Amino acid sequence: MAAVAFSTTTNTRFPSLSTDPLGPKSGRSRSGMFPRGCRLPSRRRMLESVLAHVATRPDILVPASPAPETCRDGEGKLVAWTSIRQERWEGELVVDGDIPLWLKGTYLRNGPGIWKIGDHDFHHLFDGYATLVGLHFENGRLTAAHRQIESEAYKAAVKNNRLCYREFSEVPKPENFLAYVGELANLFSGASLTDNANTGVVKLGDGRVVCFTETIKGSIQIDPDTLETVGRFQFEDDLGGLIHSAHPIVTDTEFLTLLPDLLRPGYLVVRMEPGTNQRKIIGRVDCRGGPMPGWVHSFPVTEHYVVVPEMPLRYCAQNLLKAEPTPLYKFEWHPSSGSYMHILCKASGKVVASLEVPPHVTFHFVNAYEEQDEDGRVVGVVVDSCEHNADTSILQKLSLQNLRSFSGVDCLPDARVGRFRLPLDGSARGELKAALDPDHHGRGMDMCTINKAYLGKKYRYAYACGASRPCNFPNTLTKIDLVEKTAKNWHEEGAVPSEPFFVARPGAVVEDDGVVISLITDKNGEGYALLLDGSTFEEIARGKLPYGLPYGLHGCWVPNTE
Ligand SMILES: CC(=O)/C=C/C=C(C)/C=C/C1=C(C)CCCC1(C)C
Ligand SMILES: CC(/C=C/C=O)=C\C=C\C=O
Ligand SMILES: [Fe+2]
Repeated sequence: MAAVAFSTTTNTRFPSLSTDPLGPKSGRSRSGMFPRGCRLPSRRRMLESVLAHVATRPDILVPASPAPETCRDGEGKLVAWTSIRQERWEGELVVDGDIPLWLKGTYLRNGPGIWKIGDHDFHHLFDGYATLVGLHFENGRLTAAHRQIESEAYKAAVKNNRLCYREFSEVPKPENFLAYVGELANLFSGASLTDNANTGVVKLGDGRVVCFTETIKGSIQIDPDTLETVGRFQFEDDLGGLIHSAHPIVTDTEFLTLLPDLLRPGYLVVRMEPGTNQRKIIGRVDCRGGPMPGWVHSFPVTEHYVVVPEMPLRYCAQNLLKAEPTPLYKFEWHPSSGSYMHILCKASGKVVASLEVPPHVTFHFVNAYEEQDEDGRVVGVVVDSCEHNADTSILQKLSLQNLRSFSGVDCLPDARVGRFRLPLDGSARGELKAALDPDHHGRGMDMCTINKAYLGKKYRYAYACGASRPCNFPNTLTKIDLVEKTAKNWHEEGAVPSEPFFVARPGAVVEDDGVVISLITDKNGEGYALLLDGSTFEEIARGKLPYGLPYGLHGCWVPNTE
């Protein structure tokens, strides 16, 4: 692979995060990291002088201390689980291979990137302050950038050098009993909840780009060209609530999400039109089991239905109040409460079926579709998920201590493509089986994407992270063929790849005609952007980053409009 050419000019410190973090003397143009239609320099000039802009905050951007047993065999190998070294960077990457000329646009990826504040190391992967990464493809060239999202939680942490809001597993330490009582009151009002939008990023139908997490206040609009934080995305309706699914379903025509109702256990299914900030209720699903709704990190849709999953892994009032992380964080496992799939008609808002299904643990649904009989009547719904064999231990396996302490002994719990078959003939139960032999993907399965044109429709291919054992985290990029029930795996020893994101070739008529983008940290802690062919799953190009980036979660594609 070609050696990277990059240069970094370090602005060692910048005074304030409020406007331009580089400060007035940075000389940096505010025209954007990926100016639309910009003329990039010749390839030769690019090699000679690669653009690079950096900013560091040495007070917080120091590597989190790795677990002791992990320091021995190689510096840098834990970069995926180590706080990002500087607050922002941008530059052109030297590419080895050929980027297709049709690939024009920006891949954005969001995820936790800083897991340390003051001298406090965060506990869980999901706690980290959001870092946005952008890869801009144009004329066969690749420009990259990353930048912190300026949530109130992040800014307060920087300002006060301590945790100020409740994160996924972290709770600010109250100074005294009075402060503790105040903190609890703030929990109920939502004031103490984080707005650290570190889970995903989506392009709404109207072009606005918004980062999300599971708290509603953690919906933050960003500028896809500069990665700059525009401000909080305010829902302008009276639905209230504090939490929603981290993964809204977003198309050019709608935005759908679920609002769990913790007081009267159930879920509101809501829809927002492009160009508005107003969610409207489509319908409501009442829970069938347990004291609280099941966790809905994501949910699936078909052409006519929203499927509302009710997992036995449920929100837990007591755990929400606790200051110390519990084994299942804010959740509790209630196997006897049952697991259900509720099917709600998008047009009428009515629940047309509510089926009991086997217990399952799922963060991410892959896709869903309707099945018809020979007369075209819908007779059932198929739902595919990344399913962790109903084993909640995956949640603890994503603690930073675990991620940083891999000693060569396999410890990633098994997962599969869990296929639910939900008959619409009045049956009380649905089934759940592996869609293919999980050994084909090393019994690891998460972080899935599909060709978006097949959302809610019968489809054949899914891209995800699988496992090459032994490992403690999914470490392969895997293309699943759900018809042939086979998988193709990309793996590089010691590498940690992030979600393989599929981008279809404009005008493609074949489902897997496109490329797959992933950001990788390799065994030496270096990083690169990888492009695989969506069909053959062979590498077609890679662009080396100046340094490995922390692991990231979900991404989206913003096509060039010019
Ligand atoms: C990163 C990711 O995938 C999930 C993040 C989830 C978060 C930040 C959840 C936060 C929560 C609270 C801070 C309190 C209320 C419950 C819950 C939504 C779990
Ligand atoms: C990274 C992950 C699970 C990996 C397990 O195999 C889950 C991420 C969830 C949030 O987006
Ligand atoms: Fe997710």
